[in-house]
Amino acid sequence: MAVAVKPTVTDWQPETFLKYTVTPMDYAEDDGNGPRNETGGREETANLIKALMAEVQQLHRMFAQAPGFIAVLRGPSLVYEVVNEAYYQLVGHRELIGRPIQEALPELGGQGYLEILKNVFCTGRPFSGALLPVTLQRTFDGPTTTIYVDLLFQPLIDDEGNTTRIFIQGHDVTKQRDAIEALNESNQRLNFALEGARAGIWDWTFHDNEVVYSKRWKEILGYGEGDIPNRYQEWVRRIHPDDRQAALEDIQATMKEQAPLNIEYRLQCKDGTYKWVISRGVVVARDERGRPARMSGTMTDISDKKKSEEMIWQHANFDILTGLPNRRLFRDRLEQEIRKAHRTGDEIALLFIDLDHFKEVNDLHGHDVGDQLLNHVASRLSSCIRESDTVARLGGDEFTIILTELHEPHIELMAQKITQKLAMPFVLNEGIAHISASVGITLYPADADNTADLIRNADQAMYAAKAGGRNHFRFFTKSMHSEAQNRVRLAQDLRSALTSKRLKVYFQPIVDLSSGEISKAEALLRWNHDALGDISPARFIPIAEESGLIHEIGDFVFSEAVSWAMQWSAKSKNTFEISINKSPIQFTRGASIDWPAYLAERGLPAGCVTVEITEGVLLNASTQVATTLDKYKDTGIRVALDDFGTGYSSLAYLKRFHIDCLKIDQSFIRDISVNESSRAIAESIIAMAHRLGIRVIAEGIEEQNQLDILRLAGCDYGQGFIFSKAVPPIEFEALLENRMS
Ligand SMILES: Nc1nc2c(ncn2[C@@H]2O[C@H](COP(=O)(O)OP(=O)(O)OP(=O)(O)O)[C@@H](O)[C@H]2O)c(=O)[nH]1
Repeated sequence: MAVAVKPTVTDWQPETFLKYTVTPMDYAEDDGNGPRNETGGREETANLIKALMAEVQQLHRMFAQAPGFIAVLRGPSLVYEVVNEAYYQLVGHRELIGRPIQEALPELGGQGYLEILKNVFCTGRPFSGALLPVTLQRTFDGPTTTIYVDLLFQPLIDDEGNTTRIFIQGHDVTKQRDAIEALNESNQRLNFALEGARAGIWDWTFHDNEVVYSKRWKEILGYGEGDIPNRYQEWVRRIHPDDRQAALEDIQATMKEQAPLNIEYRLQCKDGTYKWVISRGVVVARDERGRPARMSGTMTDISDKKKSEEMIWQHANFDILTGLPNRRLFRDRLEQEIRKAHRTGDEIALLFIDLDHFKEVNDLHGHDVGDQLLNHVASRLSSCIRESDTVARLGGDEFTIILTELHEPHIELMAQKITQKLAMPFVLNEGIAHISASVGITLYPADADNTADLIRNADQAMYAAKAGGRNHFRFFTKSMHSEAQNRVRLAQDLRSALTSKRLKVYFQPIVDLSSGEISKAEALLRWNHDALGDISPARFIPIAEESGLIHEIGDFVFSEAVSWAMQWSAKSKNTFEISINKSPIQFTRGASIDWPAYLAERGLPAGCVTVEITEGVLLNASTQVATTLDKYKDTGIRVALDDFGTGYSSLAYLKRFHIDCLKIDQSFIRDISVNESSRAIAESIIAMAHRLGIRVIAEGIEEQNQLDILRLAGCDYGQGFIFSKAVPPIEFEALLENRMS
């Protein structure tokens, strides 16, 4: 049976498929298929129609729901004949069917598509394009939007070979295009960043061990584009042997732990030198079993960064002057050696070396010569040790040596060698210099088992070597520690004694030997300790100097002495002169009382004060010392040189510093009556001083025959127990009053 399918609407559209009426053809309209059976084949026909309808419906759904957009344009005027839902969505409205494209979508004008469609229609040649921009006005009077499409214009040709329609099919790819755009932008940024960081790129596929190295990667190492084959081994063989294992282990870890690779190591350049680089990378692909298949990353030249790091490290750990490890590195090394010795059961010796009277070298020859000497000392010390030992400079003229793997005679020999070597003359640019050193030694684990205690012990042993006369070495003993603790305790007690007025100024008369009268006095400090009783100045003054208390103590003595001098001058109606000791350290800081200004303020003549200094002050005379002494001289404060005859006894100083008075050291006076040479020395000092116009005081006169000899020699003044010991001011005043009465 023939079936006629007649559209009920003129324009054929998919959604009208269902509206098609299917009617059995009139019998009169024979279909020419021959006779029909009893039922007239009607059942069969109905089934066929049903199947057909189902198929048509199926096709309709496929057409309507197709994800891509589809349209058919009919005839040369390109009239919309059929479009699917996706097409409506694409253009934004539904007024299309039966309208020419340029009327339905006027915004397409000027975009070239109408021309292309016409061309397809005329030529019968299809057109396709990807990622094509189309600007559409999707809502009436709304703004235009540009979307991107992949599309195909396919001509539909009739039996005569004429194009009757154009089939349009395509996809909105705006999202993909945006993604690609974003990716491109991000790639561009990455490229800028890599370019800026001057980074090289590498890409390594594991199955064939091929590594693609970028041009920049090769450039960093000084190679041209074609110089390095794309092989993994090309990288590995260029890694510095010391860094290779660590680098390969890091790569293994990255593969296993899935953490990014980040390694700093050295790579060999084309010219054979090594360059510090940093390689960063990640596993970018894995196989179906999760094993790493590919790794990519960058490589950056960090030589400059490494150089600055190295410089910073050098500065932090090495002494600039001598190039030896500094205090910080020394401590690190000592800690390391202690740990090692703890494991192996070995002994360590720590030597603390301090140059003797190094300050004099600076003061006499200048800081540059001092520096040269320190450098020579550093070389000599370094030449004494083995490679496993460490010499360090802690600062100033202090050095340390860590001796490892040792036995005791070795330490003694080493200490001897050091003191002997340092005592040998140093040939400097400016001439020959001599120096000696005091060395303190302590042992691990016998004396201490930690860094801080070892350093403290060695320092205390060195202190003992200094106190024992310098230029030798001393091993640490437990008693040194208690001695040091005592010193610390005494310094604390001294401070509180000063504030609680337990320190007293006593006065010892200085007698005019020709008249026998008390002509002046020396102010002497006395300390009666709560628990320890009287403590000698010889014991506590060095402690005051070490702790810096000497300045406050000096000021206290000066102001006490001056107030008594005022009192006694007033009583005697004559300027009463008091000698006040000033230690070398008191000259080094300007914070103490300005003597001339103080006297002027109180209206006292400067002549009532004599400053007593030791030769040490003059020997190390800095400009500060010279200026102070010159100022004293100018304002009338007299200068007496204490302990004369025991030190350098330099006549040049006597002249340069306009010394008014010499005090012959009591060691000569003590045996002046029994020892010819002591007597000769005393007599010569007196004669020589007088020729220079300098007065002489003999200290420590205890016996009459000593006094007689001194009188005979023409000594001007005498001081000692024969006249009086140092007494409190009230007692001294009584002595003075006796004299006056
Ligand atoms: N030339 C030079 N001198 C320095 C340097 N650092 C510190 N000094 C000086 O080294 C001297 C160290 O003096 P001390 O160790 O206190 O005293 P000393 O004169 O050696 O006396 P003793 O140690 O008691 O024998 C001080 O005068 C410092 O100013 C340096 O880098 N170069």
